[in-house]
Amino acid sequence: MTRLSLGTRKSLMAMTQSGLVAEALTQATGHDVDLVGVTTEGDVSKALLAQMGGTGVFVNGLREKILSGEVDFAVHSLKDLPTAPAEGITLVAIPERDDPRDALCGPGKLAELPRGARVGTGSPRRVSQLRALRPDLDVVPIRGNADTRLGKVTSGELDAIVLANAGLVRIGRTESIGQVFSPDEMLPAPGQGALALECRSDRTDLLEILGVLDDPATRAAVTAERTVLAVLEAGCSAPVGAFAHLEVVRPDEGEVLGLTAAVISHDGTRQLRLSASGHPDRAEELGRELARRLFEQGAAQLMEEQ
Ligand SMILES: NCc1[nH]cc(CCC(=O)O)c1CC(=O)O
Repeated sequence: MTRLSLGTRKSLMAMTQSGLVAEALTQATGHDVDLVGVTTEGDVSKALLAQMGGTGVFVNGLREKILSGEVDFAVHSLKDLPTAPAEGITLVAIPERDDPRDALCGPGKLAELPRGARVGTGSPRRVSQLRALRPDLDVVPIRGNADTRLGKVTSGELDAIVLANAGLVRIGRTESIGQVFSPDEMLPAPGQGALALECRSDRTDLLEILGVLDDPATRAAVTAERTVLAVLEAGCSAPVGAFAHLEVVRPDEGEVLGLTAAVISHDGTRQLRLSASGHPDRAEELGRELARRLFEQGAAQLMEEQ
């Protein structure tokens, strides 16, 4: 059996996600996996992180270690992975997705928060949808890892915050959840809840081994979601949500891939929300088609208004 090295950031969320994938891989293939802690520029320099507008620095740091051969592969939150492919790197597996929904962390449900309550989130997608649901709220921008953010609720600085349910489950912080939003209430980010394994494109041995963790249904869903994002040329800083899953629309037809995407104005007063469905093998076309319809109906103007 080969020993594989898995490069990971050292944050609780990253270590947990990498550990889960390592276990699943050993279970499925018998290969042992060593976690190798990597410090990326994003971990060292807050200034750089702000300047680069988010998580790209973490992803790039791990990709450098893969390309140099220092580690065999890396695990990312798919949501944080830019839609543009990286030279020499293959997205070798997308395991079965965990819960894609957003969660409100606080004393209760959103509807129970007092008028003008302070709710923290750094994501424009969540800001816009929170404002659509509760225009009276004071939405406060926040940064930092999940525990730092949750600390602001515990301390009373904020009444509630919004985080991805999957992340909260992974790090064992479900006791702080007051409500999990349905995709109708808050459309998730493209790829939310899914993990992504990357390795060097020329390592055919790894493509075969790591490929066993790929879940075709999840890959189809997130491909549709991420194609919407790519065609809209939006990044993690755009008020864009997209969610796809396999569903039975008509009992005589078997499963189809249903996709919903939305662009929401910053103040939450206007939104474009469209759905489509198609064959899972045509996930990319489905995403393209929905993005085209969103553009037709004024998505570009909605995204520009900040
Ligand atoms: N941008 C940070 C990030 N990247 C992935 C997750 C959560 C886990 C996931 O979506 O798989 C989070 C935190 C959050 O949005 O609450």
